Amino acid sequence: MNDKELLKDYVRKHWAVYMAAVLLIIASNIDQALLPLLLGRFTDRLQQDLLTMQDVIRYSLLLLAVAVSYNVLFALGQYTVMKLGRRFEFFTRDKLFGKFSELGVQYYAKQGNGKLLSYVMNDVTYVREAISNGITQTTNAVFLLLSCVVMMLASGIPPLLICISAGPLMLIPFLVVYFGPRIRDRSRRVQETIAAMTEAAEEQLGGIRVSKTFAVEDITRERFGAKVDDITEKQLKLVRMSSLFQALLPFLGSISLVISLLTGGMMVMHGSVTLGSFVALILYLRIIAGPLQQIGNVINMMQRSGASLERVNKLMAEMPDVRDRDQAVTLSSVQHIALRGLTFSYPGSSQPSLKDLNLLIREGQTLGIVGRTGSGKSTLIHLLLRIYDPPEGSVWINGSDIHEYSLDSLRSTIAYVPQDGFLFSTTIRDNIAFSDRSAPMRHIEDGARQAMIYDNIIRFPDRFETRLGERGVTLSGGQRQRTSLARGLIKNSSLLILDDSMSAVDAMTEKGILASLRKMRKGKTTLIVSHRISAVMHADHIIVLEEGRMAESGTHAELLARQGIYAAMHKLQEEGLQDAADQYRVNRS
Ligand SMILES: Nc1ncnc2c1ncn2[C@@H]1O[C@H](COP(=O)(O)OP(=O)(O)OP(=O)(O)O)[C@@H](O)[C@H]1O
Repeated sequence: MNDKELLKDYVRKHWAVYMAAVLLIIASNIDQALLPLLLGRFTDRLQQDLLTMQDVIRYSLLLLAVAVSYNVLFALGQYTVMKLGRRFEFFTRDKLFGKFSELGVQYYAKQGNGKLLSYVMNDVTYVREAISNGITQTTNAVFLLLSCVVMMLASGIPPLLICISAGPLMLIPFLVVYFGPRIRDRSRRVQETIAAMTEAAEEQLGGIRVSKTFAVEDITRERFGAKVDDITEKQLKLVRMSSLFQALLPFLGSISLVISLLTGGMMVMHGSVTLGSFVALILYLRIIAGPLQQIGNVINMMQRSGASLERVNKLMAEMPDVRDRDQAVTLSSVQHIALRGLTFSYPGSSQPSLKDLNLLIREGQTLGIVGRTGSGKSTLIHLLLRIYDPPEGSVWINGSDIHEYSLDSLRSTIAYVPQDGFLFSTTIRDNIAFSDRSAPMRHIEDGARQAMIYDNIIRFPDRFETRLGERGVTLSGGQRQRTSLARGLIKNSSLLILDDSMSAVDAMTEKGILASLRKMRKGKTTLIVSHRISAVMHADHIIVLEEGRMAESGTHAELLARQGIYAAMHKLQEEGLQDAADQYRVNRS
């Protein structure tokens, strides 16, 4: 997508309405330019003693008609343009959100949420302003200037006098060429710092609890203050430049008024110009002062919105790192999965996070994946979901390379429960029925029971209709995790992946959840990633990852018998449990 495509697309779609709006504004300008002409003629009749009472009434009515029609035409034109601007705003925000959901995690890892919000809030607003006010003011300024020049000639003002008087105005294009790019450049820098500030604000607010518990509010305030200072400095540079530009334009208008007063006054004294023409000239130059001021506004606005449009178009041109192939097919259920020599490094990382994994996960199997922190467990899951793309030919589902399937079908077929189950600021019911808002209440309750959160939910006054605060602050960590687990369970998918999804749940509750999982997942494939041996010991097969390699694999009994990493982890955790049980007994006695 090239630089101006987003706007072009929109204008192309609505060109007829734009034309109508522009014509209305042009008509209003022509109307306004009639005023000095009428007043000039009125002055001439007055000077020549030809004015009758009838003339006074006629001129008054004419002026009233001009004023009313001007306002009606201009208001209609302005309303139409403003409406188009607002629609552009919605259209662009919609497109941006579409783009956000298309882009991969890699993009989000580089861009903070605040920066992305700044596109949606600030940049789009600036472009909309340029479309609404920019079109009105440009049309207004250009056509009012043209109409005034034509009317000046029509009202009998000598062309030489017009040329001399309007001479200073000829400098305007030079000013535009000089100031335009500079204002645009400074506007872009302001936009970038605003985006950085929004990002910082988002981060500070997100981490407010951590800041408070560490009592480092002063440091965070200072850091944020530095961003604000940066904006202020850049904003001031922009204001200095655009104010100078905006002041120079009316200054040229005033010079031209002075010149017309001097030359026009002398010509009236010599009788080469009538008093009416002179009055009309002065009025025209006064009317022109308005559009001159507007031209300054418009150029400032256009440069600022140009910088924003560039940023928005650049974002729209971003290609997602993970995308569908042209001939992608739909995956409707997962039967078996095969890893063949899977080696994977994160983009920009020199060390592979997974090394030469070979594995067959049969349909209906429960696979436990354990390993120390950083051993590659989540990476493997991310590749199965294609959050990152695995190398060609390394991950196979139902005998086809994973890249053959459409992303949408792959992800909607798999039920995935991450460790940090994000909850939205809506009801518990909506959070559980996230993938299917029309799921019957019975299913939602079943999911909650299996995740062992049902008893907690029904104790809330609004039960499943309880609204959660932002990110579910009204729930404890374990309750949040179990709500997110219920969300995964009600999908009843052919492949369920639990990525350390019971880490915040106590041992007794975990036991209950695992028992209900064994019952409900019979015949269906389940992957359980965990640090805890207790979560995987009943699995049909267990693999142990160590620095990205499959260090061990087998059943719980086989792995214990091997006396390797798994057995060591088991011993450590058992000892921990034993210690805790002993402590408990001592405390009670
Ligand atoms: N987005 C990323 N970019 C670069 N390296 C990454 C990224 N995510 C993870 N890694 C690295 O890949 C390796 C495996 O990480 P992974 O998150 O898969 O481990 P894990 O076994 O799930 O750990 P944990 O149990 O702590 O969640 C680690 O060395 C980690 O630093």
